[in-house]
Amino acid sequence: MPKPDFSAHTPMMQQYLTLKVDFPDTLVFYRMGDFYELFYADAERAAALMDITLTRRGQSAGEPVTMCGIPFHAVESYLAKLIRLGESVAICEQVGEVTGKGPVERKVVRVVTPGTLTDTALLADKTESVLAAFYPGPRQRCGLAWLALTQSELQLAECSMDELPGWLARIGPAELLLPADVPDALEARIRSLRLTTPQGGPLALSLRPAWQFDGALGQRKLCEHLHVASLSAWHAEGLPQAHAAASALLAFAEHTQGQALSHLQALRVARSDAAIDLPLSTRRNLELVQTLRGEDSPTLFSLLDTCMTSMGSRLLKRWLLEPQRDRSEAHARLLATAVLRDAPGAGHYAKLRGQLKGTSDVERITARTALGQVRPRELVALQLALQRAGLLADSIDGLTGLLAHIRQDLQPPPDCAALLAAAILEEPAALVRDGGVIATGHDAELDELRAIQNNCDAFLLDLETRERARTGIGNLRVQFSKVHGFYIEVTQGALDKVPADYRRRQTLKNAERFITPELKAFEDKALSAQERALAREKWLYDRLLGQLQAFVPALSRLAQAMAALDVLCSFAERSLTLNWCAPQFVKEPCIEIERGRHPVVEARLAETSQAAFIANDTRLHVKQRMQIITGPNMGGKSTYMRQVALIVLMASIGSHVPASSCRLGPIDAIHTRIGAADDLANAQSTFMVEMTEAAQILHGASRHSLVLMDEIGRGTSTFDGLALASGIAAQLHDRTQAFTLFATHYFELTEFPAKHHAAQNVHVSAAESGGDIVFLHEIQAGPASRSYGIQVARLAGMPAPVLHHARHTLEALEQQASASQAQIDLFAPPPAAAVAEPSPVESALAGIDPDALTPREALDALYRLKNIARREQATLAANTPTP
Ligand SMILES: Nc1ncnc2c1ncn2[C@@H]1O[C@H](COP(=O)(O)OP(=O)(O)OP(=O)(O)O)[C@@H](O)[C@H]1O
Repeated sequence: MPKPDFSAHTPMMQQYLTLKVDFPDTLVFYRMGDFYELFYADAERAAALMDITLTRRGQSAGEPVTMCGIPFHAVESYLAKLIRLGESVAICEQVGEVTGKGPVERKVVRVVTPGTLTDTALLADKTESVLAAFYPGPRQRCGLAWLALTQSELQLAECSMDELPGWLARIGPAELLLPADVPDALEARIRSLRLTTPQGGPLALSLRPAWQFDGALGQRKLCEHLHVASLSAWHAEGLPQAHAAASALLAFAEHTQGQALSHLQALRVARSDAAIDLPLSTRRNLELVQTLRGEDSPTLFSLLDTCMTSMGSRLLKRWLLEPQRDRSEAHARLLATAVLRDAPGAGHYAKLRGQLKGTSDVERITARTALGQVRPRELVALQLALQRAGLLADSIDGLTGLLAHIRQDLQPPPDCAALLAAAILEEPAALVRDGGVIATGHDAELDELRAIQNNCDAFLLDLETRERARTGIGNLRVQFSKVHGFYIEVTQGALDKVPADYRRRQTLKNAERFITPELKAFEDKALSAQERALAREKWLYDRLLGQLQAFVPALSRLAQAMAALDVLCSFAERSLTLNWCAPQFVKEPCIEIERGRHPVVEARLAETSQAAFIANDTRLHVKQRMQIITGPNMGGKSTYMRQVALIVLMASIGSHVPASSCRLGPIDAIHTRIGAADDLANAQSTFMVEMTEAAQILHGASRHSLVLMDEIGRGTSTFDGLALASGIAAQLHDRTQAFTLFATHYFELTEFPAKHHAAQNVHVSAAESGGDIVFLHEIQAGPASRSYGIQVARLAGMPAPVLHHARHTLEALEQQASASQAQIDLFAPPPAAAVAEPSPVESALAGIDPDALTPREALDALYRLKNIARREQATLAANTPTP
């Protein structure tokens, strides 16, 4: 591509525009003195996003330059805001010396994008920032690769295009890389999913050069990172689409970090049949990590998360969003939780939580160490965390199972703590460039350089005494200023006593400042010692980071172990505090819950009122796999259905559950169709969304799935809605055979169980007292006797005339209905489509056995068939009336 011509611009703008060419979609922060400036379109976009003033200054290429700026010391807060909004920023610093000829040399030193954050100041404590890459391959297949830069694991998956939305929902990336040549329609489809990042911002889509999505290169790079010749140990060979995505992912991550990701040590192939399927709608409807209003609490996660460390909180979120079908991990967690909950003494969760409290984020510090970005104070925090890890390991000594594995990984790598203690001061400066980071005694040369600076004070005192004696000026002072260096200050009145070897350095209002040859020589030595000490510290720090690389794998394992122990202690704490029980996993398909509660609603009731949560039982098995739930609005139907789903999910991650007992068979998915908001942006009505989601469930669910259907069909006319609801119920019952909780206001559906043996009616109980309704929230067998809609409307404050009108209309409608008792059988199977008679050609064809014919007979048969067809056509033409 020809280079654009910027020669009409000023030299500085030429430099800016040349740099900007490489970052067309990225905001470029161009350093000028104490400010970062943005120009032209970048300035306009950033000014609007950050709410700062846009100005026009000077001229370049005959036009005023549109610009806006932010002070360099406040850059982190602006970056945080832009990243939350899904923007990327390239930070361009001055790297050259001021020569007076042309602009100072500048370079992009850091690219900050939503998916590649590693800076603690920009990252949410409890949420990973995931970078993902997507590669659309042939035959509607696609590859995905993703990682969090602060972790050591990269994941791969291949799926069909139809499964893509589900995978993206599961991965929850902050940024998605796509090949630049992705078809417009596909890009639009991904945008139309309107995925948000875990922080609630829009998912950032970044187009990368198509050649970077190279399967062979990706495979090679992965092998290099993992130091292996083949990916077979991870079952990750033969995934060309995923390898292509990984190739672009690694290239982008390295481009933004300015180096290879040396801490990447693990690979995982995520398979859709390994995890319990939690479609986006389920994650939303069950309010797992975000409420329907987009808030962080109250959610299942906010209730479960009493972790002491951010590492623990992040791991818990991962477990919650990726429950596994295989129960072995969940089972091991349950056993470990029981030990932590009930073991007396050292292994007790309360003591361990005391030791975990305040422990720094070893996982992120380790990743930043590997990326060479770690700050001195983080290393001190790491050192303290290693001591804690040792204590924790001792506290769970002698335990078995998962806790024994955790103990093993918690052992601090030998020599690492010693190295840190020897190398870093106890309270180092925040940045290496300021000095004051490396410990005394770690390096003789640094100690010597520092000694020169430390002797400074003694030397200056001595010089002052000598000069006072020599000149007879009693108030003469020898001092140092950062700007003017060393000087001897003499007040106005004593200037006549100044000796001839004093050279004037600076004139103040009441005094003069001088330098002498002796002081100048000392200044040179001291200043150069300071500079050399700083350079030495920087070098020693880099060497330390190099030495720490060897410990990175062990530190990553230690971080994981600490996080896992933290989550298990949280499980134990929640279980005791909230009176939860351990679920039991069984082989036969069933969901059996005794005295189950909705954990979040129960906690909210406990906080806000005296009312106790009413526990309910659930019994679903092969012969009774569907419940038709009726009852008044506000009766507790949705709460009951959600509590079953939440209990199933909590059990599947190895948490105790809010029930007095729980037996759970295999589960492969949790599907929900609950409520719907208009999706106007995608031109989808409430009803369309409802039907789309229901269709997805009918296609996706299996006999091991749990399906919640809340008031399906209410988005259209009563008859249409009822007809569709009964059709959907029949399909779920007869074909899908999933465990289904089906809440409805269509009373007609209470007839369903009479003809469908595995369905039963249940209802939420309510009673009437003096014209008012009292909700009992108890699930009872049988259909609801009536709906109480008007009573609920009265509770909601509906004006009396409206209620009066409604009662009147209701009576009339009920009379009308009983007068025309001719009921339609909603559940009778549809009549079979009429089977057409075979045509004469078809009948003749049916009589031919091609394998038994000679070539001559075959030719005769062909002529015969043509004749029959011609006759048939002639008859048809004769019987068709002419228009
Ligand atoms: N088992 C229970 N124990 C105590 N309170 C409950 C129980 N179930 C529900 N509630 C309370 O009743 C409220 C309404 O419950 P829910 O939304 O489940 O009713 P619903 O039957 O689904 O209503 P609608 O048909 O209008 O959607 C809840 O917010 C909760 O405060």
